[in-house]
Order: sequence, then C-alpha cells, then structure tokens
Amino acid sequence: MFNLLHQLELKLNGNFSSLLQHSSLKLVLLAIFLILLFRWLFNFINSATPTNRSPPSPPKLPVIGNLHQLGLHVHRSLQSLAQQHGPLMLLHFGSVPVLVVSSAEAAREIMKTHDGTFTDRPKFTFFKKVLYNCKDILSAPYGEYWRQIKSICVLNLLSNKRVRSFRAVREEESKSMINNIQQFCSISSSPSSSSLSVLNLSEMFLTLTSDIVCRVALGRKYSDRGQGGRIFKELSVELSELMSRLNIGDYIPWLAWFSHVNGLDAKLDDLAKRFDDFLEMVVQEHMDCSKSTLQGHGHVHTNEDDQRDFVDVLLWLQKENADVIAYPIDAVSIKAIILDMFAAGTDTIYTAIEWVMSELLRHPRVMKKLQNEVRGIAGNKTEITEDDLVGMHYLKAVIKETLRLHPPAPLLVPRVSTQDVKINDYDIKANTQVIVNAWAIGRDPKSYNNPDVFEPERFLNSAIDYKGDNFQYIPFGAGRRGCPGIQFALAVKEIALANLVHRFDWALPEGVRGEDLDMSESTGASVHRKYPLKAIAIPYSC
Ligand code: HEM
Repeated sequence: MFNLLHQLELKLNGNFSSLLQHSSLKLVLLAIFLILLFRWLFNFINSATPTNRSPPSPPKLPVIGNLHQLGLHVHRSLQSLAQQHGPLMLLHFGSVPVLVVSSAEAAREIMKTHDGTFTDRPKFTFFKKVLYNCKDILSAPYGEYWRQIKSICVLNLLSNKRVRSFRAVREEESKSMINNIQQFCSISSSPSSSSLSVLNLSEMFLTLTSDIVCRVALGRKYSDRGQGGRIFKELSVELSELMSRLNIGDYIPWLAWFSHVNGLDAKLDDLAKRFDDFLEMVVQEHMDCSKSTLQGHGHVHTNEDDQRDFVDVLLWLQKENADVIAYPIDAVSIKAIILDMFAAGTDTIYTAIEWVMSELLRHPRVMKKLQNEVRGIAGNKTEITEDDLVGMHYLKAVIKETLRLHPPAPLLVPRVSTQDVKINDYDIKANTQVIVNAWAIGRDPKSYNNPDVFEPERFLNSAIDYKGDNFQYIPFGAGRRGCPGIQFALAVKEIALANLVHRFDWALPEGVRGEDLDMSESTGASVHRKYPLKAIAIPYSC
C-alpha cells in the first residue's frame, strides 16, 4: 500500500512535465500552488505557538509533509526516523497527521490502554472502491455493523472448532503439493534430464494457500478448472498488487485527480467489477445448490454441519438471523466478508511460508534440527498429519521466529483515533492516523538479544504468544481490531512446513551457499520476497 509514496515522486515528475507544456494549465497550477503556500504559512505561524504538546516530529515540507522521507521500504524508513525522534513520533503524509508507534510500550498504550480510541480505520480509496465501500471486516468503520460482522467471523467462520473442521482440506492440499514436488523430482532425475531441476517454491506456496482458502471459503478450488480458475488467479494477483498501491488523493486530497490521470482509479473500478462478478457467480452457485438440496437432491446443511464453507455459513446466517440482528446480512456484506478472507488471508499465509523456507535454506543448522524433530516424530510414516504436529515444539518456534523477523504486514493495518487523547503526556488529536511498526518492534534490542539474528531457540520455553498480550511480538496486531485468522494461518503453515522438511532435503540452485541467498524484500503493504524463492528438492526416504 505504501509503495506509491515512492512511486508518487517518480510518476508525478514524468506526467507533470508533459502536462506543463499547456500554458493555461501552468497558470492554474501556479494559482493552486500559491493558495497552498499561503495556507501552509498560515498554519505554520499558528503552530509556532503551540497550545498543546505533540509527539516529536521531523521537519516537514509544504504540501507533501514527510512523504519525501519515506523510502521504498517504509517500515525501514520509519524505523530509522524513530531512532532519531522516538517511539511515538508524529509525521504528516501530505495533510494527514500520522502517529508512528515503534516500541512495545507505546504499542501497549495504543492497542490496550487506549484500544477503544484507536479502533477506526482510514477511509482509503482502495477500501471504498474494492471492499464494497468498507462493508468488510478489515476496513469497516468502528461501530455496530463492524462489531456484528467481526463476531460472525470470530464465532462462525474462524473459531477453533471451524478451523479444526477443515483439517482434511489442509492435509489433502499439503499432500498434493508434496506429490507435485515428488513428481517434479522424478522427471528431473530421469536419465533424459541433464541436471537437477529447480523448483519455484514461491509459486507452489501461492497455489497451496489460495487453493486452501478457496476450498474453505468458496467450497471448491478455482485454480485448476477452466475459465473460473483463470479468472480467479488473475484477480488474486491484481488484488494483492493494487492493495499495495497508495492513492495519493488519500493523503493530498487536491491531487486526487492524479489517480484519474494515471489510470489507478480505472484499475480499481475494473478490479472491483470483476471481483464482484466472480463473487456473485459463487454466491449464486451456492444458492442454486441449496435450492436443489431443499428439493431433495442433495445434502441438507445444519448449523452444526462441519462441512459447510464460508459462503454456506453466511447464507445460513442471513436466513436465520434476519430478524434478530441490528444489520441483517445482505448480499453485499456476504461478498465483502468473503473478499476479506482473500485480501487478508491468502497473501499473508503464502508470504509467511516463503520467508520460513528462506530462513531455513539460509540456516542449515536450524533446517537439520527441525528435520530431526519432524522425522523423529513421524517415524516411518510418509505423510505428517495434524496429530503429529502437537509435539513439534521446534517447528512452532521456527515459525514464530520467522514471523518476528518477517511479519507479512510489517506496519499492520493503519488505524485512526476517534477522539482527542493523551498518550505518554503527548496530545493526540482525533482523526490522527496510526501506524504501528510491528517490524521495528520485533527487532528492538530492548526486547530481544541479537535481534537481527534468526534464532528459533529464543521461543522454546517462552511464554510469548500470538494473542496480542505481548506487545514486543505483534505480527497479527492486537486488541479489538486484531487478526481473527491466527489459528487458520498457523494450521496451514505448520502442516505445510512439516511435510516439506520431512519428505525432502533442500539445497539452493547452482551451489549458492545459504548465507548468500538474496533476502531482498518487495515493496508494498504486505512484504514478500522481491525475487521468487527457488530451490532443489532431494527426496528423503524414511
Ligand atoms: C500469517 C498470516 C496472517 C497475518 C500475519 C495477518 C496479519 C493481520 C494484521 C496485522 C491485521 C491487522 C491487525 C490490527 O489492526 O491490529 C489483520 C487483520 C485481519 N485479518 Fe489477518 N493475518 C493473517 C492471516 C489471516 C487469515 C488467514 C484471515 C482470514 C481467513 C485473516 C483475516 C483478517 C481480518 C478479517 C482482519 C481485520 C480485523 C479487523 O479489522 O477487525 N487474516 N491480520
């Protein structure tokens, strides 16, 4: 989401120069510039005699505020600014005040002590255009509607019981990924093949994750069946890309026209339309199916039925609860909630598995220790099932340590204050946007020894967990707006990783040594590897 902050400079430069060739436009822009300059001078003079105590701020420029101080990797830029200005720092992105939180203590203040004040989300153009005008859980404004759909999500879609009920889906899809790798190894080791072939693991993890989320949310896969499959893959990739682009009008409202000129608005509208058509088709399929069930042609679903996918559950709730809840769930809410599962679930899980395997390939000692644990527990079994995972403490520590170093959403999801509030003696005004730098907090030397070193042992016998009570460790956020998908995400990661390290030994292509593996990050709100992870699998026989 934040990479536009950088793209803005580049794109504005390129497009402005051609536009400025029109002299009337030059005059209009000059007039706008002068108005803004006067406004800025006026504000500057007023703020020179502050009546309140704001958090420290680096100096800002007119119009763009502190945007020029953000590099391609915003979490890294904000960490270095915080090292100079402190763990609570007030920036301005354009005209929007943004409070940046960079320590566990400050995060506790925001997400626990004053959680009730920081429960709203900014009204980003992406949320309005693609997430059904904020009718989903992630972007819905704090209030009764959000409370209702969040509790549906926590109790009916992502409860521990419901997550357990999808065990077969996870086991089958992990098995299918392992079989594909096995097949790939057989082909590459056949006499006709000249060398061991290199697997694109990033692509495999993306397929695994989106197939699991699809089956759980929509009832079937959309990755391998004719046109529906093609449409779905295209949409998922675009969703992730456009979610990562920031709309400059969100921060400098008078530049909103720029998103018309550079085509971003049109792309968002187009994506929203195509996603809506796809989800409409899926919901219709479910409704047709339940009609034929009522006519006696199929299996009747009940509330206790563990086999229902998310669309089934939401349609059932729509019917059952129509008269008892404040905001009856309409068709738009159903589509928005389902879209959230993809927007918030797929990219994050796939990214997390990608980083775990990257760290294991970089650290052969940890890989070996993990394989010993997994193979010791699996014994002669070829496939790991979820029953085997219970005793795999090192596996869980490896996953935890990777999420510390590489939280898929390093800046969580921004929030907004709903009223004026005092934090650590600083006055924070209502409507201040809040960014919590979970990435910087996870690497704070005050909380961790050797914070940049990958050392899963630090989480063995440690009481730190994911629930959001340990503010030095918040990859899933915390408080009322915390992530409801933790159990779902961990269940997928654990079964996939255990099977990957059990069934294969792993090496990097072309004899690259672990420590030389390129760990560059992509730009954007969810940070994955810049380059796909490629590796060689060597089948292991138990
Ligand atoms: C490794 C995987 C995941 C990570 C790292 C992750 C991370 C996050 C983060 C950081 C937030 C914002 C929390 C905050 O503001 O305090 C969030 C919110 C959310 N996540 Fe996740 N998530 C993951 C998986 C999932 C999955 C699998 C689902 C659903 C299937 C999901 C659904 C949501 C929803 C609906 C929200 C919005 C909650 C709200 O605004 O009330 N997430 N997630």
